[in-house]
Amino acid sequence: MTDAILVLNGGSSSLKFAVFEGRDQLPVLLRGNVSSLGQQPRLRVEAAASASKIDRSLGEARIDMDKAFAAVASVLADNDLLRRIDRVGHRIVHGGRDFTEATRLDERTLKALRLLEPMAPIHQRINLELVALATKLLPQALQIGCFDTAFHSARPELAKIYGLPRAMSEAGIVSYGFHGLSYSHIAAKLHDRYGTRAGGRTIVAHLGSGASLCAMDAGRSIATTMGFSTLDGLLMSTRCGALDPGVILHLLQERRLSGDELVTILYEQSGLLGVSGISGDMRTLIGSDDLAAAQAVDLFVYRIGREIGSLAAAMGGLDTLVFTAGIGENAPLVRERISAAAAWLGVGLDEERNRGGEEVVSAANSSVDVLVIPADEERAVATDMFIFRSAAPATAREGPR
Ligand SMILES: Nc1ncnc2c1ncn2[C@@H]1O[C@H](COP(=O)(O)OP(=O)(O)O)[C@@H](O)[C@H]1O
Ligand SMILES: CC(=O)OP(=O)(O)O
Ligand SMILES: [Mg+2]
Repeated sequence: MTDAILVLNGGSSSLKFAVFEGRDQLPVLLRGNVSSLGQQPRLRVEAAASASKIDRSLGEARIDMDKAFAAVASVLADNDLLRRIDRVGHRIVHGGRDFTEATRLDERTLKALRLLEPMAPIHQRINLELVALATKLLPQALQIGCFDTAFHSARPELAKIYGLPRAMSEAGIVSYGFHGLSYSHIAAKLHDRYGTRAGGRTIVAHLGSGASLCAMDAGRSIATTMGFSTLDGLLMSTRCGALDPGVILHLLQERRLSGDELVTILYEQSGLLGVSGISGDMRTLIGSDDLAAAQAVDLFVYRIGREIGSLAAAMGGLDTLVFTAGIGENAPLVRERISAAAAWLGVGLDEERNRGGEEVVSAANSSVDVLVIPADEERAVATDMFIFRSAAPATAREGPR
């Protein structure tokens, strides 16, 4: 019987995976992740068809994506799922201008997607490597890509273009936005809860290793903090977030840094890690009494507070605030501090609910509903995969020059 869908979600610090039974409600057969790839990686299986859950260390040293994938492959084999899988869905971080819906991954599509690697250097190559690994493991299965950028593709033009010469916008140097699969899952959940209003004027805070905010009106993206690349907007685990472009000019012209050195600094050595000098992991920083660790957390919260103001302005107000992803779901202290920064917009948190793991964490007198909804990019991929383009779009263009 081939009736199962495997979804692979390679992030900047993890490989998440899920197997769904390929029918109506997409019941989960198995779900898990390999986390903290950069240090002390762990394999976890949360819900398995076989009885046993897994939570074990994969050693002390960093591992690459092929090792993480091998761990996933053995979990699939142990649960006798390899023969059942007939489709593999991939979260692909960058779809550029042309990949705005789920698309079958073949040689031509993969070639077009490879050209986008420079705009998502710590994701796209890994996402495409996972396509190759999955094709080798499951040669009988269709490989389908779903794109983080797609959810934002219908944003108003003004939310996309930069104040650069027009020819550059026309060449594709525009804001794309990311974490769209996470946002589309949240939009579906808000639709279940509120109907077509979907929470009205909503800000979703996807706070994981990569972090961004999305302003959604009735479930549609209208603005987001990430832009052309996955660097823009919020402070992240190891990425700098919004930066005066003059700083880049200075580093290039005065310090004579190369392009590769800049990539390493901006994507891998900045953010919480760079500011604290200790770690990019929010858990470690919250548990530390070091002043630089405290300042990194302060800057993370401060930046989010400012961006919430900006996105609320873009919508003319705020009805709903949603927290999701690793930090958003698991760090009540961070939710508390961000909510305090947004108190002027009518956000009021119920401390007990916030600490108690509830879905609704706003106080009874809060004029903004505050929710915590677990991220499920895997389900968004599985849902998107049912209608897919069978080949690369005819218009598939090179990445921006
Ligand atoms: N209990 C916790 N408290 C604070 N932060 C946490 C907690 N659990 C996880 N995190 C944060 O979540 C991050 C991972 O989030 P996740 O959404 O899984 O990221 P990614 O998809 O980019 O790998 C970790 O880097 C860690 O900082
Ligand atoms: C786009 C992005 O930053 O993804 P992640 O948070 O999974 O690293
Ligand atoms: Mg992620």
